[in-house]
Amino acid sequence: MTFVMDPLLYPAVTKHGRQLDFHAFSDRVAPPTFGYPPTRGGAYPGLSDRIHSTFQLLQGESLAHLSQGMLGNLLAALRHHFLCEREGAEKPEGGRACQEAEPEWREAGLYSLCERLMFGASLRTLYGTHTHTHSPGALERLRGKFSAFDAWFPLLVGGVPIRLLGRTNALRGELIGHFHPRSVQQWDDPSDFIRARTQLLNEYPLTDVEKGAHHFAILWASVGNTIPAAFWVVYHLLAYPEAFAAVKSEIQEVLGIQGEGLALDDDITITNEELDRMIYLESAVCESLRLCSAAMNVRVCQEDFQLPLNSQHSVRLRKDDIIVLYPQSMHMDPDIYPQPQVYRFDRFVSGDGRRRSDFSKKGQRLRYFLMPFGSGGSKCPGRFFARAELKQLVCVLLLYCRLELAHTHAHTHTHTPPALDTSRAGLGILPPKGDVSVRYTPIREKEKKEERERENV
Ligand code: HEM
Repeated sequence: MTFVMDPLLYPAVTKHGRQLDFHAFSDRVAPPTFGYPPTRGGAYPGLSDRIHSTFQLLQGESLAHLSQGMLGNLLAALRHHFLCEREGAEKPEGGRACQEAEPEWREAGLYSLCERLMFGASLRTLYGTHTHTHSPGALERLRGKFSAFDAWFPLLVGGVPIRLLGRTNALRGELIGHFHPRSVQQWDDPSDFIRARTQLLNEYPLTDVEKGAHHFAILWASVGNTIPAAFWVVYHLLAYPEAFAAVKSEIQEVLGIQGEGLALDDDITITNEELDRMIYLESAVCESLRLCSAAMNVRVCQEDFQLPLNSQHSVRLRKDDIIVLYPQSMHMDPDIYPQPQVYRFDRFVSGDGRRRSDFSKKGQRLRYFLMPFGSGGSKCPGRFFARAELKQLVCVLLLYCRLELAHTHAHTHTHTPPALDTSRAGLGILPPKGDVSVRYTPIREKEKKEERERENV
């Protein structure tokens, strides 16, 4: 493997997507990881390209529909969490109305809160709803299996045979089973993206298990990175009060919301245009992604050729050479980002209050300066949706909840950040090594309760 370390040379690699191919690599790694046959080669003519063309349905016009669904599902998940779920209490299944529990301050791990909200909301938004298979209890069990599988993911991607990884094979089988075509066809209102993929898979001689495995791979792609990213975005806002205040006031200003926030039964709409106008929120998301992303961009050389690096230099590559970009080293480069270890929520805002994109190295402006979503041919097709989801989660949490870190240092009100779990380096967003406790309560319900208490005195 050859790592290209100078970010000024990244464009030379991404420009040569034909010779330096990403899918030659991903088609070697993804199929044994998720359990479907390789999509390239003679067995399934055109499948790989046609899968690629479905990625358009995560962008453009389809994105507005996806985002609208995601916001509704996030809000539903938050309401359900406050009104129906108590630690240790029995979770009601779909179809039965849940008992309204008196909202109160709760303490929980921020990672598990983000996971709970994002997993269910993403699954429902992409795949649709079903009273039985997507009931809260069923989702909870699915989420448990997903995180158990995900814990083994680095070894699986690293090529360790699945039969050597304990219960992973059985877990994967159960997860794939959730997406059996018989189940999938019962789900209401799936996204255009999943509908198109289902139709496409039906055109090829794949077994039901293989079709389920393709769907399961998309579930992993859609939440495997988004959940840890959500944790870091929210964690940083809570750990830096100045960032929290600036982002919250921007959200309220753009959405025209007065006072401390909204009541749980208030509805809300947030368009993608409104999210785009939240420059400080965008910057805070970028800054968290800068600090926690560690994806490798891998390319396999398809033929012997001379790769031009700049006007003076080129390098000779051989067929099957592997070239890697590792943007984390760029994200942590002090020449590009002064004091790179420090979280600065407004790093990506320019002096005149617009998005900042003029980052340089050695005095030369960089074409690529932030690459959590990959590059060129391997750029994440879900990146617009992912950014929208992260911003929506922040909007929902900040507008509907009072939320604070549970254990801050008494005198300084500061918090020691959790370490990054580097066992996943190279694979995407690094989760924290341990969870962080937060306290939270609905904003308006609490006010009402306080009002009642005052009236009773
Ligand atoms: C913060 C969240 C996310 C991050 C950081 C992220 C990052 C990435 C990266 C780095 C890749 C390239 C993988 C590689 O080079 O090996 C990728 C691929 C992919 N992502 Fe994402 N992603 C995120 C969210 C999503 C979401 C929400 C979806 C879909 C709903 C999605 C769908 C995909 C798909 C389908 C691919 C494979 C593309 C291909 O085969 O060409 N991602 N993602």
